Amino acid sequence: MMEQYHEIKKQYPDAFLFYRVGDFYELFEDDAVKGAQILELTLTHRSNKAENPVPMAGVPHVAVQSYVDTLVEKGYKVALCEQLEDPKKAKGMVKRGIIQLVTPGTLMNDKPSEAKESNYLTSVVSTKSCFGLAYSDLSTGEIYATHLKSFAAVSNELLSLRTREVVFNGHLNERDSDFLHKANITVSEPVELTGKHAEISFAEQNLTNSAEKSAVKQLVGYLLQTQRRSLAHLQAAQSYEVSQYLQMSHTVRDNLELTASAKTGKKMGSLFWVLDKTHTAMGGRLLKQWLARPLLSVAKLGQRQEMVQALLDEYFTRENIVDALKGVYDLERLTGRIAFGSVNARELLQLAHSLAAVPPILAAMQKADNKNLQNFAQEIDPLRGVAKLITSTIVDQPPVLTTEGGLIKSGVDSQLDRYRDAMNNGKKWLTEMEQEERAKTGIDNLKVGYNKVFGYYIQVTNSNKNKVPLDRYQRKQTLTNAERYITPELKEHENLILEAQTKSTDLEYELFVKLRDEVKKYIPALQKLGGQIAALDVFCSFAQVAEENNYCRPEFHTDNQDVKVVAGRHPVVEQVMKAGSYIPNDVKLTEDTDIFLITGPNMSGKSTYMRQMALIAVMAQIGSFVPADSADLPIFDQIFTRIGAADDLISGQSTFMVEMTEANDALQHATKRSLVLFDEIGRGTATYDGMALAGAIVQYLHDEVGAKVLFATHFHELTAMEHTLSHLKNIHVGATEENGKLIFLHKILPGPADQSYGIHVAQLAGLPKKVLRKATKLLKRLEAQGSSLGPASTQLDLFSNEPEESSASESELEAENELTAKEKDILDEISNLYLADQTPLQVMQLVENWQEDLKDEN
Ligand SMILES: Nc1ncnc2c1ncn2[C@@H]1O[C@H](COP(=O)(O)OP(=O)(O)OP(=O)(O)O)[C@@H](O)[C@H]1O
Repeated sequence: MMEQYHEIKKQYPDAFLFYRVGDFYELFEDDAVKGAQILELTLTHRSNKAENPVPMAGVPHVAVQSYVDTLVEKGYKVALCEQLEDPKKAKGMVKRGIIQLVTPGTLMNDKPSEAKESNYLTSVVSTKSCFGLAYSDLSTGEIYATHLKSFAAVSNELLSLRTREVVFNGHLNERDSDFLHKANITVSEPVELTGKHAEISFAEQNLTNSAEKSAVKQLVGYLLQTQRRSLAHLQAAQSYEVSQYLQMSHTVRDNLELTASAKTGKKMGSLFWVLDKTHTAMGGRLLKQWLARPLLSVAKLGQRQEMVQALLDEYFTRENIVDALKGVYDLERLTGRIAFGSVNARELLQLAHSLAAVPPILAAMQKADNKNLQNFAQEIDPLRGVAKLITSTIVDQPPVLTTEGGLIKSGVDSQLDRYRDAMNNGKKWLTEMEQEERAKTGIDNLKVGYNKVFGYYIQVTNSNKNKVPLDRYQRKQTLTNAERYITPELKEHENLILEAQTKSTDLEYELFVKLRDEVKKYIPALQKLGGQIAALDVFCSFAQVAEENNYCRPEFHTDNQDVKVVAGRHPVVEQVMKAGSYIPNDVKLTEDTDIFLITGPNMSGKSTYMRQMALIAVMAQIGSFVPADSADLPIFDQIFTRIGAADDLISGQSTFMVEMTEANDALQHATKRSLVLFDEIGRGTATYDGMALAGAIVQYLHDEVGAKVLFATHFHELTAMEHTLSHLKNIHVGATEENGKLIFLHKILPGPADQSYGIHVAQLAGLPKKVLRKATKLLKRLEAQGSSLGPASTQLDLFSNEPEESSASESELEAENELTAKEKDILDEISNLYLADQTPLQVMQLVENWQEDLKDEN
């Protein structure tokens, strides 16, 4: 057996080999040692007595899926090796072979929590002139292909797709392979395929670019080789170019928290969280895809908006559609399972039920007084025939197993009905025989029973044993309190019944497979329907979100890049705040204003304002309505951000390096049609370097790029640039001080901020009073010097020679926090007072004295 094991293992050196032995899958040797540790299995040894016992660990075959999932989710591959013949019938060694290689990119998780996630396998080929890239979600069969100029662009696409595995044909240099490793992307070698494969020619049929073709060929080849099963659901690859969509790097997507919160990595707190009111997993996945690729085409956006508008206007239509959508299962993934041949009768019924939900959806759309809805309905084929075929064949509550009968309705097949009759007649004969025998023998509790070992038997309790007619009955088994017998007649009928039973389950399975194959013919139609339902689901979701949150339909113009948002809100922040407490703000970036230089205290809402603009742009360009009273927008081609201080752990760069890399990306690639958000650029380094860089970057964006820029800064000195840069405007977020306390207005106002209130914010955060006092003093001295732009040596002096004394009048903060000598004395007295020595009256007297003293103080 170990010889056979090694022979197979040799072909899959980089995978855990799950080797089927009886009811277990066994891991051997290194796989066992490593697997036992990861999966928390008991490590045992084979041939323990030998000099070198073989390490071994096993999992029961019924529970194998969860072990495979765990390994693959951790980035490993698993080769499932099955017994290919019945061990009882095998001569010599049982034949075994790999039936499937499960890899991170081909894992199909059925967990409900992952229903709205796509798992992409990506294939990259490096050609002389470019990189071809193709990716597919195996569970749905969709394939996309593109070509890219640089490996940086490839990396960005891999990260944006959140791909877990890439099949790569070229040689990776150390940096790139390090990058993939850190990004937790498994790199797999392409497989060599011989001969022609229909799946490949079908998948590449619409492509013209040769790099894309090669990438698709490599992708499908890898799928065929690893899956070793029918992939009839693979679709023709769709070619795309990243420049057809609003481009954002993966860091921009992460920064803007489009699909996951930056803090938690979870959906909650992301834009997807706000927008996703979809009722089907397909709808959820499609919405994510739209968020990943916002559109540039005003015409296409117009079509999406029309649908959202229609569903917003027609409340009852929408309600009816939504009600029906709730009964629709994951058509796309069901279709995948039909292709694999792994679909069971229950799932076919799910398909039929989903299809049954379509006619009510169409009826609702057709009834609505709206052309867009009616036209959309007209394009949908509800595939009534498929639903009928399934429901007329499969019983209402079929078992999960497809091999043990009980699946097919009666009346479907006359042969099956005959077998069933035979079984029923046989059973009827048995009851009659029981009655007859009771009468004949006078044994009232005589019973006919069945077990797998002896088949049908007659059971008589010990007390009646003497009445048994031993001339006809043959004893078969003795129990403690009864005897079991058979008769030739009984055996004859048993044969008839059992034969009918086996034949009927075999026939049922045959009929089931026939049905499955028949449904398989509709895979393309089912996929199309799935896509239409998914889109409708997203439109309903957009309409609902727009209605609940008072969004407006944005308008687009292409003749200029002016931005006019009236009373805009941040879609996520406003959700987590009390209703009505979010302060709306306008964004007006017209022809003579490209850059807003935003100042204002920390915590006042600068970042929120900037993100709000970017999110409104993204929402608009996926076809959603936006959180504003009105929005007149250009089409943005790219969004760049430099927000927050998150280190880019994947590329292992320092905070400041990341800051500069992101800034550089914008400076190099932004166009007049781009949106750039820079939050506190330059703060990651020494003040002067930072300020100088920030100033130069603003100027470059102004003079050379001409993009629409929101630039938030704490360097007040930069506000002077308004005098020299004609397309730059200062704005600030308002704040006021009341009784020494800072009040945030969250309102965007023209002009620069007059004060920065940094120390006030620190006070809000509860920093030690000593720190706050010191900071206040330092600030006063800096301000007294006129400008913080003095030579660095002065500043050093300032810090080193700072005197320790403090006076009550130095600042408001200090006045608030400093105790007078008298107050200190009183406190001392209180702490030293030994209460046991005092009568209550004496204590009252003391308190009265203190009160008098304090009054004198004030
Ligand atoms: N328009 C608004 N209406 C109501 N609350 C707001 C508004 N904008 C921001 N806030 C609140 O203020 C908080 C701080 O906002 P934000 O992070 O944008 O401040 P900031 O000025 O960028 O601060 P820092 O300079 O420290 O980064 C937000 O989390 C939110 O709770």
